[in-house]
Amino acid sequence: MVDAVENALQPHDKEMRQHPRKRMYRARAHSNPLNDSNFDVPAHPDDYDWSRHYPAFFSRDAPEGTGSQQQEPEDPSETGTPSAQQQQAAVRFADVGCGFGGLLVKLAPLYPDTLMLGMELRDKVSEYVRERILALRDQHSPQYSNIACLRTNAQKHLVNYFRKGQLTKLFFLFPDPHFKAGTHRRRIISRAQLADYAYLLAPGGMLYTITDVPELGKWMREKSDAHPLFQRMSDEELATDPAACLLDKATEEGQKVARNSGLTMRSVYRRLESPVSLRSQPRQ
Ligand SMILES: C[S@@+](CC[C@H](N)C(=O)[O-])C[C@H]1O[C@@H](n2cnc3c(N)ncnc32)[C@H](O)[C@@H]1O
Repeated sequence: MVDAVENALQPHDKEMRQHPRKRMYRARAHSNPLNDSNFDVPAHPDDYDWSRHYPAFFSRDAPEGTGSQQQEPEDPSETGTPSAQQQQAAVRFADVGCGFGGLLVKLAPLYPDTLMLGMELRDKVSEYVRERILALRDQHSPQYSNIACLRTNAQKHLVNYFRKGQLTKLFFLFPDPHFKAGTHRRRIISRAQLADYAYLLAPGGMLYTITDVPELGKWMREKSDAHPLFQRMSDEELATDPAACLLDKATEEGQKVARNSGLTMRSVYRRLESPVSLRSQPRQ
């Protein structure tokens, strides 16, 4: 009798979480990133509890290979610095405007020990991604424990979530084009935003952009080329970068463009150690 009950509780008999259906998560095509929506954001990155997004990475008895941390967490309020746990299990990749999460799902098995976060403005879409990830974790455990999705306005709140130099990859895949001149302020790549991205990326970190809108591609390249802390990478350099090779087809938007044989423009930048102008100046 006990055996029968125990058997009934075995994971193989547990009902698997099903993949969500997109049509159940219909969302408005666009949201205005400059709206004053009230997002509950941490005042400081160290105030945020990441364990609810990546439980496998923060649990002491998690299996090997999930990047779980074994150290006793320190209290940052006592030390004034991030704990060893926070340092090591920090998010390193951020996919800004992740849409339905295709990039995260492709990257997860390629970098199994790296925490990655999708940031999405639309509530239904971010809910879909969260359900998608939970279903993948259920069906392919312990894979996909390194990806998560957060609903937030990344244009306003990135610095609430990440510390200086914390990120090693920042993705902007098929961002909303905001065609009219009056709405260019809403574009996610701009001079002001690039200053934030340079702050959050570690030296040597990478910023990835791709679009099928020629005007936006030109705009993103102009703004990024002009930034003294970013250097555009050549196609030869990118040929060996697995993430760069995923940009055009990993996401739902990219697949749509590919189905329609649309052209894309990819621009990828390395975050430099020091600004270009300073590097070229002779030492005093
Ligand atoms: C055209 S879709 C591309 C989605 C995805 N990157 C892809 O390639 O399939 C742009 C996405 O960015 C999201 N987005 C726009 N502004 C945002 C912001 N400020 N913060 C977070 N997400 C944003 C939109 O809701 C939308 O899902």
